[in-house]
Amino acid sequence: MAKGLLIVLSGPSGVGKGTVGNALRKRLPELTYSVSATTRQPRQGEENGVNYFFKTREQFLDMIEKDELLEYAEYVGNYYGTPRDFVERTIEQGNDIFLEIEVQGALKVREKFPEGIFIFLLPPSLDELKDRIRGRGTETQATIDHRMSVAVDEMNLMQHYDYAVVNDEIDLACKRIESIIIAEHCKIR
Ligand SMILES: Nc1ncnc2c1ncn2[C@@H]1O[C@H](COP(=O)(O)OP(=O)(O)OP(=O)(O)O)[C@@H](O)[C@H]1O
Ligand SMILES: Nc1nc2c(ncn2[C@@H]2O[C@H](COP(=O)(O)O)[C@@H](O)[C@H]2O)c(=O)[nH]1
Repeated sequence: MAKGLLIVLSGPSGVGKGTVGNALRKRLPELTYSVSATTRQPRQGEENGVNYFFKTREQFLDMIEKDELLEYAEYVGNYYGTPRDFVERTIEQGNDIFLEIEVQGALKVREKFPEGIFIFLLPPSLDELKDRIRGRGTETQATIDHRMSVAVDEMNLMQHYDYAVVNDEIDLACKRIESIIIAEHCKIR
């Protein structure tokens, strides 16, 4: 049986990965979506096991120790990581899996799965990026500043990706990603 595709959507905080990812879920229900573990506090409305597996720092370090994570990164004061077993099982079963993760983690996945499809989501401009993080209303000014300073470094890592998709309009960004996935399925490997 052919293996499934590993599709990674990455890019700076606030660019719209979650928004585009959610819109893709409606358009591409056949994709399997990875749920990450994190030590950050849940935001209003977020559910354990749906948005994230919320962990204490000790629980997260235990997952690292037991090699349960495909990758992990410390991002703006918290740990984030992708549970390994679920990703590997999904691919082995011939199903595509979709990861929405930050840039350092994506590059670590690339080392382990060079055959994966790595998509960098870009904002129309840095000003628009800042407006989006601020507009979401979930971060303090200090965190916004921290995330923006990380964003500038992250944009310089775009060259390590296979595709760059501008998230100017959600619908257009989804169509671009959908086209990439269709093309990758047609690729002669
Ligand atoms: N194409 C778009 N046009 C305008 N606003 C957008 C667009 N895409 C996303 N947004 C808005 O930008 C904000 C940030 O989006 P989102 O939370 O999806 O970003 P993210 O990349 O997942 O962020 P983080 O990495 O911090 O989790 C949200 O308020 C969202 O509604
Ligand atoms: N390296 C990883 N990064 C991840 C993972 N899950 C989410 N993320 C990214 O973290 C930042 C911050 O997320 P937020 O929910 O606190 O705004 C964002 O870029 C996510 O994409 C993961 O498993 N590994």
